[in-house]
Amino acid sequence: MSALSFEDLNIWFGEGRDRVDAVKHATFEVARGESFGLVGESGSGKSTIMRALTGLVPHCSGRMAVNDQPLGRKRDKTFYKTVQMVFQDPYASLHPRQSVDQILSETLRLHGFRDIDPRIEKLLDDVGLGPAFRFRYPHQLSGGQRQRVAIARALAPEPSILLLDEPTSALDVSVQAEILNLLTDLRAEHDLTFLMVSHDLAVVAHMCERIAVMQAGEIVEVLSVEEMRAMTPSHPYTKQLLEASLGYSRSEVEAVV
Ligand SMILES: Nc1ncnc2c1ncn2[C@@H]1O[C@H](COP(=O)(O)OP(=O)(O)OP(=O)(O)O)[C@@H](O)[C@H]1O
Repeated sequence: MSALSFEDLNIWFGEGRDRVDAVKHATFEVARGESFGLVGESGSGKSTIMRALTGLVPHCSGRMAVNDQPLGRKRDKTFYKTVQMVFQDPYASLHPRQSVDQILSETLRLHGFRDIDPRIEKLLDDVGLGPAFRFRYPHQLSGGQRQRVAIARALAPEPSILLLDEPTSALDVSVQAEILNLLTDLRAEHDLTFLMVSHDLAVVAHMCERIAVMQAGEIVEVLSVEEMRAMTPSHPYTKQLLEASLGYSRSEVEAVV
């Protein structure tokens, strides 16, 4: 059974001469419980695939399914109960005038929960924030703490799938590993499936079991993290990407991965 499946997905923006084919014939599946990464250079179409899944692109063709249920054009509440997103910039994704308590309680109420108080306490605990953080506002939090709140909000509906769009790239290097480790722990504790976009191969290798490499809107290769570590990709672009990101030396690759 697959958590996510994409079959011959095509996504484009604009019409006629202005048309940009952002994603072409993308086909891949993410198994339940798997962590799957999308990597590739800037503009290769990674984020567009995620946006298409959440129904946020104007034109697309092909088929997408969540837990083997085909997706139509509209995303309903059931979709957001199953699939949640964590964005790159936690400051932009949290409302500046809402306290952590308001951010979490609003999401919990929206999804029909009534036992708001214990759920907020549990969510804060899950993301490693104590009860003292509950009444703080985003500007009173560090970047890493803000991303923890964004992760707590994503977990609030008890989803089974998290979409992670460059979840640590806006953070200080010193807290990136903390957040990645937190996400890894949460995946195990909550039986989550991850679809993660990153331009950083070291991050994806740390977090994912399989990786799709994108170039100019196409998936050129799907490989396992072991194949990536062994530097045995079959597509020349993947090899180029690996060498550019991690250097030529095998020991250097092992050190980073
Ligand atoms: N709203 C839009 N209107 C027109 N073109 C768009 C729009 N959104 C994305 N594109 C184009 O689609 C292509 C894919 O963009 P996308 O953001 O998916 O790339 P990406 O691989 O996620 O890049 P990055 O790592 O820089 O975020 C790019 O050529 C981009 O310019």
